[in-house]
Amino acid sequence: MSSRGASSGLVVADVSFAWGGRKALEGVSFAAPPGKFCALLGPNGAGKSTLFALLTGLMRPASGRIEVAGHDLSRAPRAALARIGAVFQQSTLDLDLTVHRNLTYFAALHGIGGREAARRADAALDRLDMREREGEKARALNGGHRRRAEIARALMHDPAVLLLDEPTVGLDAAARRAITDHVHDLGRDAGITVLWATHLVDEVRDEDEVVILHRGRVAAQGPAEEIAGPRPLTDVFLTMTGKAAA
Ligand SMILES: Nc1ncnc2c1ncn2[C@@H]1O[C@H](COP(=O)(O)OP(=O)(O)OP(=O)(O)O)[C@@H](O)[C@H]1O
Repeated sequence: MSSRGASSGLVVADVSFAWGGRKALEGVSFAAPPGKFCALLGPNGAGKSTLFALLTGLMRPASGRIEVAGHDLSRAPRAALARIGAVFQQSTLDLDLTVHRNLTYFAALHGIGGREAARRADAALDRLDMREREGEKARALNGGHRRRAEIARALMHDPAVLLLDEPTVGLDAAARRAITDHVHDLGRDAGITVLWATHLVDEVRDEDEVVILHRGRVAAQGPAEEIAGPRPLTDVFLTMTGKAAA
């Protein structure tokens, strides 16, 4: 993984940001090519959510550059944001609408309507193995299925980059595994770049790219198996982030 030269996927180059006077990100650089699952690993307060706020255009970096599918986020925000799908920590499904309607409503906000929206909803729900629940109200779904519906919704406008901020928080082990597997498949089968923020190291596979964020800086980046070396990735992560058991 290089921080230069990727003309598509996601590029974050020397990005810094402060909340008030307090630095939250300092010189963060990494790149994730198309189809790659990139795990953004960091303990609480590392800066993961701050980075997501910058990537989704909610805030602007104080310095540095963000590129989405070749579009510079500050110079061409509409083009860049049109290629981003995001799943935030807090669910934003409309609980009184059916799963299918949640998806087609979102599509309408992107100017996609009618049969095309229905076709995309069917395809997205198939991808997440959620088609049989399309007629249920979101309120009736369990936590894992709500998350899957949100991920399906985030695919409606055909994003090049999918951002997920701790998407398995609060889910049981089976639901966590199902969602982690589904999103890994999305990268591999659909060529989508995935940025998956977590502090749960067991969600990372050997072949994934990893960016370890600690106190707003990149502590390590590269293929998971290279970062881990002969040790379990958890040990390396805890050592780097100062949380190793005594
Ligand atoms: N809205 C905000 N206003 C002020 N400071 C903030 C705000 N959001 C985050 N911070 C600060 O920025 C730093 C990074 O926090 P951030 O929430 O980005 O980390 P995180 O890795 O997402 O942690 P968590 O896993 O707890 O969500 C912390 O010092 C935090 O207190």
